[in-house]
Amino acid sequence: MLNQVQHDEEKFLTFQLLNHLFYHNLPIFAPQQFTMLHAQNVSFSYLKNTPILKDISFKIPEGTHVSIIGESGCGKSTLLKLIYGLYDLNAGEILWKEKQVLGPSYHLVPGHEKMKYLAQDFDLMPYITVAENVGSYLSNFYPEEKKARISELLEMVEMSAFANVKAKLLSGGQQQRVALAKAVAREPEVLLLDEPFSHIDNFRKNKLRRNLFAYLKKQHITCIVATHDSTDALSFADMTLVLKQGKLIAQSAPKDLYENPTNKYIASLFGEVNELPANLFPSIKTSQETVLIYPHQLKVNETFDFKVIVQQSYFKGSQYLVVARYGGIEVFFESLCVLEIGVEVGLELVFN
Ligand SMILES: Nc1ncnc2c1ncn2[C@@H]1O[C@H](COP(=O)(O)OP(=O)(O)OP(=O)(O)O)[C@@H](O)[C@H]1O
Repeated sequence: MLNQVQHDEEKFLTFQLLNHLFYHNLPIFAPQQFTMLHAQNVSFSYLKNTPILKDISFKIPEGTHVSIIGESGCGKSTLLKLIYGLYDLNAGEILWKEKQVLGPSYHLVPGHEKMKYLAQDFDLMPYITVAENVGSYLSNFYPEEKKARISELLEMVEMSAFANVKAKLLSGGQQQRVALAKAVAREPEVLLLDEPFSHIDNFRKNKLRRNLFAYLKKQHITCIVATHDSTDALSFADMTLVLKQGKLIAQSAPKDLYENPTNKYIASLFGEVNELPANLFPSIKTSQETVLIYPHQLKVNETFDFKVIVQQSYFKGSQYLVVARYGGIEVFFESLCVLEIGVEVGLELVFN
């Protein structure tokens, strides 16, 4: 019993030590299961004098799911390609399991052998079937196992019914689902996905995301997703990296980023957001001149002095998103019912 207690205490202390090292950016000399992807002062440009990524550093523990978010053109896809080793860095280094990821100058076939990168074009072979595509990286040595693996993967992406259909006959969304199955077929250590659900309808997207990320967690596969979709970033990531004009401006758990965005750019990546004069909300204690408020944090309440003029109501299913004006400022808030254009309403700040 005493031994068990000592063992548990040691485990707890090791865990605390690793957490401390990780969050204070200190080097970790740790056993295999704590190794990580480490980008250190990475800079890159496609063309001379046009830097695309600037001095990027982060650490990702093995098995973690990470989303990379940021406006179009900020360098998300480029970062995925660099992690995979498709280009040579201009400065800095990327390490996976303490070994440097090397670019095309060092490899005849670029791309890290333990990683899989799924680009926005799906890389399927059009004239062979869905099952053949998914199995194309699997060994033919054990045909029964190969067959079982293909059907497991097709089930995960809900494409079993299309197993014998040629890839060229599939819709964009169907091709994307097959490409995802193919990407995980050989269980890479790191899966790099560029907008992986962009062609898939909402009806299937949610189930597919749940299936895929649960599978990756179970297999302890590290996954990094470049995305515009706030659900990918909020619901399925352990950690989010925010890029702006090639710089890493935030890295944090998605809940922290959402609840405490340090600027409007970050908050806007999760949907509409208001930046309003702080003096409108005496209940908020801040030294800043403006505060960031999400639409769901403003509710109609006629007894409140913060009055706006309704411009438009957009039906969103469970509520309306209302766009209104406060002087020259556009204000977004939520309402359970449609509001008449031109009407003046009072708004209350609610903390939830
Ligand atoms: N092969 C290339 N040669 C030159 N410039 C490139 C190349 N690929 C991308 N770029 C430029 O690098 C910048 C970053 O592109 P990247 O595709 O990484 O952005 P992104 O954040 O993934 O964008 P999006 O969200 O629109 O996919 C852009 O300005 C783009 O024009």
